[in-house]
Amino acid sequence: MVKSKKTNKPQPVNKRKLKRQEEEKELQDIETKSADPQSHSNSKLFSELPISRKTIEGLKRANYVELTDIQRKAVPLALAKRDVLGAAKTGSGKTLAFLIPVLEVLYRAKWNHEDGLGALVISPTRELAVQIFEVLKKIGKQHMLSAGLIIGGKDLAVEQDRVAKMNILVATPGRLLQHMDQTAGFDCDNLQILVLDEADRILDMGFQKELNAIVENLPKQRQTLLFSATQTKSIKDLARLSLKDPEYVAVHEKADHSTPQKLTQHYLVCELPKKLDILYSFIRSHLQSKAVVFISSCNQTRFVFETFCKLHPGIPLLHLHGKQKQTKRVEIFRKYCSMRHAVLFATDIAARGLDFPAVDWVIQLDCPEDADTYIHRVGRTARFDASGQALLFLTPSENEAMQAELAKKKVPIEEVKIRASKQQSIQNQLQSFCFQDPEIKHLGQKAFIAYMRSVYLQRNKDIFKVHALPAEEFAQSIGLPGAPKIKFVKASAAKDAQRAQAKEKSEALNAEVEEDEASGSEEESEVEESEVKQKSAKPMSKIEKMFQRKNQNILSDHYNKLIDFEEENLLDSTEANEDDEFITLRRRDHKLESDDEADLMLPMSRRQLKLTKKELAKKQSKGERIVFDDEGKPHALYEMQDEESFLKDGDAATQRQKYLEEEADLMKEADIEDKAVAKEKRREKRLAKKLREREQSANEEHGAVLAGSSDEFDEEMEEFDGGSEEEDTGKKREAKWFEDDSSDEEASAKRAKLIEVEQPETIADQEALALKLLGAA
Ligand SMILES: Nc1ncnc2c1ncn2[C@@H]1O[C@H](COP(=O)(O)OP(=O)(O)OP(=O)(O)O)[C@@H](O)[C@H]1O
Repeated sequence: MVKSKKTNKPQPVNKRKLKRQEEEKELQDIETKSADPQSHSNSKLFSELPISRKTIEGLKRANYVELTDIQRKAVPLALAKRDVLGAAKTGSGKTLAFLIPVLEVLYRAKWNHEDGLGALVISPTRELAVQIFEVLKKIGKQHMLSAGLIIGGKDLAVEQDRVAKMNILVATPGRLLQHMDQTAGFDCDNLQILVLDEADRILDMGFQKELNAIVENLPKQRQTLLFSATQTKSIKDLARLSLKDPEYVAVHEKADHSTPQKLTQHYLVCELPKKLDILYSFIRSHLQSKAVVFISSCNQTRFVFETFCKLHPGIPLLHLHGKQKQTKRVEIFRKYCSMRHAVLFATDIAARGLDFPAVDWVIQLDCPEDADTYIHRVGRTARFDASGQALLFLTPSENEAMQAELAKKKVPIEEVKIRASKQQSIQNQLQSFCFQDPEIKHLGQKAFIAYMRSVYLQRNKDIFKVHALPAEEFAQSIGLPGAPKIKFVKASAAKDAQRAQAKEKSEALNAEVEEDEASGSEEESEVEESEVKQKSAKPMSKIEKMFQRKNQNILSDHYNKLIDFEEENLLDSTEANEDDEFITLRRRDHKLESDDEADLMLPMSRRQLKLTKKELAKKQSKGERIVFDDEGKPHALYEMQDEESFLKDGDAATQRQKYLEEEADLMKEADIEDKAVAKEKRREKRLAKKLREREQSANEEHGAVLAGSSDEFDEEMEEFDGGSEEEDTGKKREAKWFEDDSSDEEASAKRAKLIEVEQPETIADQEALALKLLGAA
């Protein structure tokens, strides 16, 4: 029999217990170490910080090993539970500077799902919130914490189910407030840490009401972190947020420049009507780049995007603005991130915080409202370790004052000039788009108004002088037959002290474009003026103005267009309001007067208003014949005749039949006339179209040669005529735009040749022309 031997194996250890003990030890260790921020202020690596292994592991997996300056200074203070005001240049790594403390504060408090909401990160825009959330997911993977993103644009009810169970929330202010108001069980009483990213933007006027309401719902005993590239130290703001003796961390405060070191910045002074030509020429000569173009309003952004797409510049184009639906915005954001070469036309919705990888160029087609906005916009390039270039367009009237603003903020920027010979004019093409497509023309009109309005509404009148703008030339440059008339409406003289105080801010420009539908011509437009009475200091949104009108049916057609558009997007027209769901909130609160409701019952779609003649005839009541007596009183026909004379013309049935036949004959005659007129109109249209096509094909052929020449220039990298000729000689070869004059002459000779070519009539002519062109190129 074999005796069973006693094995010398070690006793099974309670692994869980051991792990718990280890964690406990680690916790105590980091708790004591983090109480002394000074001892970690020189840490170079994340692994040297008093933070959990889980966070270090998350950072390592996301390839974050060394701390950036702002992280080195801010993280130890935040880990010591101090309130922090952090300011550092764009792209310097502020996101991690607040996300690491968020994870650590909850980890050290042994937070779990039953404890509810422990940390709240507020971002001014949805895109930025999405981005912060993605970073949080990456570095927080090892932790047992739940995190949610609430940014609106999705079904509130779906979010409501989950939001109450989250430990960390990344949110935009409007949607957060909506949950605070409407979600049962959403409780912030336990909140440990509040973060405001792009704090200055959240704290500014546009978000004030929402933020006050949010802060009222939060416990006073909490840690607060505020981060931005352009920080506020306003005592009022800090008091509002109940910051306790905050630490001000500004790593680049003493730096010579407020923008990243590897960012090269230029500005060019150009007349407003030349802007689009220069922008298009720029894009054509940078087909191997990734660029963001900032434009001041949604309507302009849409117009530039739509028309440039039609011009096929040879590089993918995208556009991002506040009137797009949420899903679309996120889709575009992701798409642009993944592209190597593309141009993104965007409003200031994309100016802050967004971390688009590898952007080469930031172009500011419209002047930013101030130097801070400039800094945020250019910060989309030259992020972290990368280099980048920025180009600011200034009109002559903006030039001096804007430069002074930038100098005050330590922005190193130099002037460049673009050789006129390198510019490609797109005015003819834009005119032809507007002529052929009423939608484009309408968009052009809205873009024109949006631009003038945005300039008018700017606070800094030293920079923005609307009366100095060449309105007529600008309208023509974007393809419009003439400048829509715009009326500037000042708030009526102050009726009370409050109004008087707000007066300066409350000037609003209201301009309405009315298509002259009545004339039947789609080519000509007429612009109506309308006055809006201001009720508040803030400029009113289109929807608010519309709701306040009593006589909506006067301009019903125009307003119907607005309703169609606004309802689709539920968003406001002003850029300040484009970002978020506050607008939906405002609509929710909006009380309609009963007569306004009645007005809104008017047919809403243009199609409904455009009934055909036949349909109108059907809808109208059938005519009734009446006879007037000696006193001028109306009577039915039969009342005026005795039976005998009535029956002379036959019995009632025969007479009715005869009457109907006579009316039918009259209708037929009218119909023949109508058809003849319509036929004539069609013929005229066909003729006009033919002429247009001929003109266009001539233009296209011309354009093809120009495009070819600009392609040849694409091999070079330098674009600007930055200094004197002598300075330039040692540099790389000048860019395509700035080829020497001999090449200009060659190009213009090619163009001249092309213009001499006769219009092709037959296929043989076309072949001959193609051969000529090939020879010319
Ligand atoms: N420690 C680090 N090591 C390597 N890369 C980092 C580090 N910290 C941040 N980054 C990277 O630097 C880029 C910019 O970071 P982040 O978006 O946090 O900048 P920011 O200061 O918030 O910019 P903005 O002011 O524009 O919002 C990101 O791509 C990020 O991944």
